[in-house]
Amino acid sequence: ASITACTIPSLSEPWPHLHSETPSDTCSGPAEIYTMLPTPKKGYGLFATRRIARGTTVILEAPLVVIQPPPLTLGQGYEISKMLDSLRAEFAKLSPPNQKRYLALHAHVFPSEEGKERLMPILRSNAFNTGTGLGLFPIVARINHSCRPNAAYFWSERLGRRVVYAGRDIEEGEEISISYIPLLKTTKEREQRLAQYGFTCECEACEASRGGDSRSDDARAEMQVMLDQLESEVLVPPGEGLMAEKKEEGLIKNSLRLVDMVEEEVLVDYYAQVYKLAATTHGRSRRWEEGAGWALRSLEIREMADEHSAEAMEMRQMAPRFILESKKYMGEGLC
Ligand SMILES: C[S@@+](CC[C@H](N)C(=O)[O-])C[C@H]1O[C@@H](n2cnc3c(N)ncnc32)[C@H](O)[C@@H]1O
Repeated sequence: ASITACTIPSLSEPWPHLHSETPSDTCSGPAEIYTMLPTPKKGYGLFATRRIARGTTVILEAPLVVIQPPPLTLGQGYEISKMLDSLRAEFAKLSPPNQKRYLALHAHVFPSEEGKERLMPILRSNAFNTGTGLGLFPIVARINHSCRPNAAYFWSERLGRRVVYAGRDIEEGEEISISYIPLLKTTKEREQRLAQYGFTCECEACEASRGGDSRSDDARAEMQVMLDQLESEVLVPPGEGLMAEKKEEGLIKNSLRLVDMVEEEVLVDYYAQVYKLAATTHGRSRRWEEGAGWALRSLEIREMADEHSAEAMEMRQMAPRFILESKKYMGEGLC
């Protein structure tokens, strides 16, 4: 059945977070490209009401609440009591309808928190970073997790908004998913990270691994090693001579392999980063044209998130610089 186009209803109306209950006001808003629907196992989720092409901005949302976490205590994380004080203060500043919106969100409650105030469990279950702070975005908060998500997100400091965009084409009726955690981890490691949200992911990557197929896990572990290595190697200026040239060839080969692996796993969150690495490794070997191609691919992704972001600007400078170099280089060859 096709999905009725509707928006998340007037968000001043809190939706009960009862997984079996359908919100009363499901389709009162203007036509939107997503709608919120109950799912059998994940609570509510957002679903595409029409085909969403790769690169489309799905949500652009300002935070309802932002708190600045206290400094991290090494090995202990944040001091919760300090966060709770600032959270209470920010919550008190909200209008009553916005307080209702906050309280209507899902909370994964730890046993020690049963029957207690829900402010912190709600924040912990739904917050995303906002540069230096932690923010609660009531619409983005309805997107469920997948270890192979179809959407990616980005905090735009310039816009003061979280941007969710389609990392690949999303079909009508398909659930929109993002990742809550770093994805270059094995299923076991991801399970540990997701435990704080109180669920076990059943996406196809997790299920394949639980079924004994270790290809995705092996690839993700390898990608993390390659990514770390490449990121540190490109910080060192290239050397001179045959040995150095060979080393640079190795970097190019590895960056291209990393691109292939990331694309094969469809890890949309990593595309811009690995395309930039491929641009950088080619640039180091003066393979300007190919480098410019990779820079443009990275730019395309960065522009999906925010065309004016620092990351987009960086690629917008790198691509023409490489093209200019390639022209100079060709000119030199002709003389
Ligand atoms: C940020 S909320 C997402 C929206 C939420 N489903 C709701 O109804 O509001 C995070 C919570 O959604 C549920 N969730 C998210 N992704 C899930 C998944 N892949 N499988 C099962 N539950 C999931 C978990 O209860 C988690 O604590």
